[in-house]
Amino acid sequence: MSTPLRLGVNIDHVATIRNARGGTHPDPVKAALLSVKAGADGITAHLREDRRHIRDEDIAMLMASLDVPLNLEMAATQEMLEIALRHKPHAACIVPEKREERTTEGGLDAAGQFDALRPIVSALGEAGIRVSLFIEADAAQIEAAMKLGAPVVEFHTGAYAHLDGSARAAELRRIADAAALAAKNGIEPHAGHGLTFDNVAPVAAIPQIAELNIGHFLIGEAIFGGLEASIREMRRQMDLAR
Ligand SMILES: CC(=O)[C@@H](O)[C@H](O)COP(=O)(O)O
Ligand SMILES: NCC(=O)COP(=O)(O)O
Repeated sequence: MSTPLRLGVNIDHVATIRNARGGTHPDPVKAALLSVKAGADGITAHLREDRRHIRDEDIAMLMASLDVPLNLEMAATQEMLEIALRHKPHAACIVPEKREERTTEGGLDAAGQFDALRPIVSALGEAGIRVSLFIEADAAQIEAAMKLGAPVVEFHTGAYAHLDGSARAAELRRIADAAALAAKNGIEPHAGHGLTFDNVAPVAAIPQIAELNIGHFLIGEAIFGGLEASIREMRRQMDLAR
């Protein structure tokens, strides 16, 4: 049986466009509110260490304005931990960050960075923030998430999105197996990165996956059809796949 599937809309790239010229337009908070109106169940925002898109004041405004859960994506650093503890978003998703990368290139090495992650995951959890780990669909990473006590993992779908043919099918199987393993062990599986109208359905069809976080494509597509229409169409495709 499938669990209900939520859509978290990532509004980072509204801020990317805003920051291209400085100033305040387009406003990511306005985009977040419109996303909710169009059917988003939650909003995701990644406060990168280099502040290339979302800025500190955006997080404060999102916290003040939203009546749906905010999922704050953050690197596992002391600075980001302090910001998360100050704002207390509904959820914090710990992601790997490399300053020079164009986008998030892979999952967090929760197994390799276990000792560094432990105090951060504990502090977030003790503050009532739902911790998620953005990981590859890999049994060793799920085991590390279990040992860390993370209630949620988000599987990185970037490789799936960029592959095709049998390689894509194999990556999809890996994600499906990992979702089943996580759920069997009491961890709620989410997925995201690089999802589009063309590739979302097979991921949405994985019965244990409870949430998809989608951003870049939705914001890009909004140029052609508007943000509400792009979100409604994504929701429709997700619902059809379930
Ligand atoms: C972790 C993740 O997948 C998103 O936060 C994504 O990384 C946002 O876009 P950029 O990678 O372009 O910052
Ligand atoms: N965690 C994935 C996410 O929030 C959105 O990734 P993308 O759709 O912008 O690639």
